[in-house]
Amino acid sequence: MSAIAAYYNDKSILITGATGFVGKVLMEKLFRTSPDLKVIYILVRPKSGQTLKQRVFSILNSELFSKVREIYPNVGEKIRAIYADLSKDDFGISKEDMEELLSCTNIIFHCAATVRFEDPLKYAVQLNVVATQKLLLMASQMPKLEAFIHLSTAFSNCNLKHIDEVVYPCPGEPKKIINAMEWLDDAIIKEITPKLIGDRPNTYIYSKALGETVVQEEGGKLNIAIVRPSIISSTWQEPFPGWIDNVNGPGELIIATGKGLLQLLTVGPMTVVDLIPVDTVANLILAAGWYTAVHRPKTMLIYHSTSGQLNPCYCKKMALQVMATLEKTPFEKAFRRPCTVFTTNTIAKQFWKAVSHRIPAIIYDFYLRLTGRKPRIVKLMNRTLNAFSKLEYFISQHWEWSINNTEMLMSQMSPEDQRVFNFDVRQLNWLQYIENYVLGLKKHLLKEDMAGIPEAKQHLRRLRNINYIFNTVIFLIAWRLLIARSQMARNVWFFICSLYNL
Ligand SMILES: CCCCCCCCCCCCCCCCCCCCCC(=O)SCCNC(=O)CCNC(=O)[C@H](O)C(C)(C)COP(=O)(O)OP(=O)(O)OC[C@H]1O[C@@H](n2cnc3c(N)ncnc32)[C@H](O)[C@@H]1OP(=O)(O)O
Ligand SMILES: NC(=O)C1=CN([C@@H]2O[C@H](COP(=O)(O)OP(=O)(O)OC[C@H]3O[C@@H](n4cnc5c(N)ncnc54)[C@H](OP(=O)(O)O)[C@@H]3O)[C@@H](O)[C@H]2O)C=CC1
Repeated sequence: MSAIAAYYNDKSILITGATGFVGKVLMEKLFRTSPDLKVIYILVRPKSGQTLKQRVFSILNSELFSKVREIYPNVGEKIRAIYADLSKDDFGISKEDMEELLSCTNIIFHCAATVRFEDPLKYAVQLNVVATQKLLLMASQMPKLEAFIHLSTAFSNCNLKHIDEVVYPCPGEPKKIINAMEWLDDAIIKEITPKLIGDRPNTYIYSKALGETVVQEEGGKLNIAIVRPSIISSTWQEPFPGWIDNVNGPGELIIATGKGLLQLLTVGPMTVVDLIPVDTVANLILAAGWYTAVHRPKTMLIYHSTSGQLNPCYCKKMALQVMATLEKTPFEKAFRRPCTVFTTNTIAKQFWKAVSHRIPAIIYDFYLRLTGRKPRIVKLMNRTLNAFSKLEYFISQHWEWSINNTEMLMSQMSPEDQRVFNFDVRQLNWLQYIENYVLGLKKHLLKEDMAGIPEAKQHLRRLRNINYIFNTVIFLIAWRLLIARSQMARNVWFFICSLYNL
């Protein structure tokens, strides 16, 4: 049997962020590989009108958990959902629940965070720094705790080009920043945010960097490791290829492309996009948890969960595969036919944004207004272009992450563990993966039925014909205006007519 799977059997595991993208995949894998684990405590808040129970129920009944339900129909009995809001003091956890957590927990996986790039700094610090600090304090009171795994991001030091497996000094001491966030006025915080975050691109990245410093400084005698994933994308293999349920990162761009909203990619052909499948991240987290608890390294280890060093995914190749998949299995009700212009030129970029994005959106909304419907495309287009401009930072540059600890961890695992908890991205076929990713977005996120593909293709054919007619009309109008105004254009026109005896 796998030593890692055996390690988690009989353990009480605390997961924060278990309702999130990574947390769900982590929990699913734990149940599948270590069905004899004692309990998984999850810290959950009620959300979107759902109680804790309803939230857990909908996760366990989702497609992601279909394999778990087969092998383990009573899986719900092993989950203990505890009310907690990490933005509150003491997380709002009841006294009894806190006592149980403190006395029973063996391992903590801290995945919860706010991942929105531009949350107000105060909120980002509250969630990604202060909550981490409080969780560390809780952990220090857990007599049975064997390991604490903190999830950060490979981009926490994206102000550097080569990133080692160390915690780098961050602008601003966490304690001072936390303090300042408590008493400064929101308007003043907003004003000083760009100065505070310095050369980091947004409040998310900055707060994750501060979070790492807190883990290092306040982890005390705890057995801690940090896992830093890069751009987390759909599942590669487990529980099945292509599972994804959120639009973060590339998902948003792929959907916008498939729906015909985005027709621009501002990358060079050899730009590497550092994708890492979510099941690979979960496997590395579980392996790191096992290693930290069993081998107790003397210093806190940082593991980079990245792909670029071992098996780079080139952006252009990825984009072409996205387009090829969209050709075979188009998304429904597209605004325009998917198509992509590659450019790294700033002027060309602005031109394409205006000509092939904003103007068609305005025209379409005008048409919606004329036909008595509510205009919506301009708003959607603005949102898409805004999201694109925020994500662009991460595809227009190149980073290198050292992976010594990750490779060391792999070498410490038995062949069976390497198979069950596979995080070796060298085995990944990007073209196949991207195809499954696009299909996964269509199926699991957009909830589009494969039976609707002929209709979607028909819709795209109609759009192509409309496009031809539109371009022809524009050309004829432009030519007519030119002939009316320019003698030279008139001469060319007469010359062409004489050639064909018109
Ligand atoms: C040739 C083919 C081409 C193929 C093309 C594909 C090729 C791909 C090439 C390679 C690609 C690589 C990509 C790199 C990605 C890098 C990721 C870096 C990872 C860094 C590592 C990390 O560790 S990162 C953790 C992940 N973290 C995120 O990745 C959050 C991002 N994201 C946000 O941070 C916020 O999203 C952001 C954007 C600020 C906006 O923020 P924002 O506040 O301006 O906008 P909101 O999102 O709030 O939405 C405002 C309003 O839009 C409404 N709305 C929302 N979605 C809507 C929808 N789909 N349709 C209609 N409406 C929608 C919403 O309901 C609101 O409506 P209302 O205003 O009425 O309420
Ligand atoms: N996705 C990515 O590309 C990357 C992510 N990471 C890191 O991985 C980790 C997980 O990210 P991911 O799963 O994608 O993020 P998600 O946004 O999908 O999940 C975030 C989780 O945190 C929980 N959470 C947020 N605020 C609170 C709160 N106030 N109280 C209780 N719980 C809260 C959410 O709960 P709720 O469901 O109630 O909102 C959710 O379970 C994060 O630490 C992130 O920084 C690192 C690199 C890349």
